[in-house]
Amino acid sequence: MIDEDYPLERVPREARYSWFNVAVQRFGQLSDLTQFLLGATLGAGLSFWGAFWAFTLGSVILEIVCIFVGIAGMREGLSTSVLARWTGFGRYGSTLIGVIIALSLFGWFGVQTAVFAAGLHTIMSGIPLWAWCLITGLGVTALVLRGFRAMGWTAFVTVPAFLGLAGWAMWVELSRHSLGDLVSSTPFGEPITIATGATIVAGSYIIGAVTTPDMTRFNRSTADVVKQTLVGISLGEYVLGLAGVLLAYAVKTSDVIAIITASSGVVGVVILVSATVKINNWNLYSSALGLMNAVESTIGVRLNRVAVTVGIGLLGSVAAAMGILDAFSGFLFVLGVVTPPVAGIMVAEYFVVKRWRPVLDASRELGRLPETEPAWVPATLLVWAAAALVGWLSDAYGWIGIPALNSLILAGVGYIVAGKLGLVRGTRELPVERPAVPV
Ligand SMILES: Nc1ccnc(=O)[nH]1
Repeated sequence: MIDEDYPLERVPREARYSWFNVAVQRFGQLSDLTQFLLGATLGAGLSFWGAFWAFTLGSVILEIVCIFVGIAGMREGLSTSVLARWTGFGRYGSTLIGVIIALSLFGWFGVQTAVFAAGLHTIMSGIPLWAWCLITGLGVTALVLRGFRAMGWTAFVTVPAFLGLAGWAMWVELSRHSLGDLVSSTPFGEPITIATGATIVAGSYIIGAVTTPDMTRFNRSTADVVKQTLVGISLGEYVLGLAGVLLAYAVKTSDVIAIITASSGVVGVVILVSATVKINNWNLYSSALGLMNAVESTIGVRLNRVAVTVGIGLLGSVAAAMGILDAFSGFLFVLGVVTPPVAGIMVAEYFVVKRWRPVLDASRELGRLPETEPAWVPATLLVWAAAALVGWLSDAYGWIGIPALNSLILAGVGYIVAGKLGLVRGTRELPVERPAVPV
């Protein structure tokens, strides 16, 4: 009933799944209520076609990241933070990545739990909000304990339920308006540029893109990763996002979640459950993988995935119940700035510089991890910091281009240049220790 799911080792070939299973889970991550909100935000600031181009640009950025990082994850069968050890970051760089992933997705888990609970509280107000937070948070936690297979089944049920019912709720609202009028609407809020819109689109899912290997380590081939990404992300961004734009024009407010969840009774409950569970399970799953790598890479203790999941799930549910997650949003912004360069560096190392590819290739043949790993890679940390700084400045000062993309490309190019100059070197090689018995 409980799958440990190879959190710190390679996923063997025989434990992998069809591309469609992964694609449905991927689409499930993108088809949630906050995606409508994203559409509404773009609708408030852009025309329909402006929003269309912002979604297109943002999706292209995300898909490129997901495909390249995802192929590395599929080939090596490793989660993002474990893979990072041999894709430019070394043991302790991967600790940082594990911590960043664990914290960001802990934050998202709490936020989604709060959205979930608030919706259910509106429909069934007899139970207090804090209690709904605990019920929904711990419910999702119980699912995540059971691992990838169970999450796949969940997506197969919740994705069609969500599309059908949320689609219907939307249709009811949109059919009161003429589609032509909606498409030719002007933005009703503060206007934004397409580049800003694309940044919002890419930024809102960049942590999902960087953690792609957590998911694609269960894919079987490069073609599967590509198909899964194109189908899952394109549908998720366009269908849900553009629907959110139209809805926002229809009601001239950004509060589109209220419209979808205004369906009361059983329909409202099914919409909420099906919207949230399939994304929030992944928030918790990847958060746990990140934390396990962070702990193992620093103190050599291999935690049990179930224990870590329960710990984070409980803490996140309590944080949601206490309503303290607003304090987290500034922090999530900082994490959003440091995340894109990670993708640039991983891709540059794995596909271009290839400093650690030989050890990955040799150990992959044996189905094991490499014997050694670099401790720190100073050049990577410098490139990472510089790229994150440029990303942050280009956002703050409205420099040319798309901030997330600027920092991603700069990190990739910077790493390649450092590699060509022979600067990509670990401080020392450490033996990879694998405590055999989970604690
Ligand atoms: N946009 C999001 C990224 C990651 N997790 C979420 O729940 N939502």
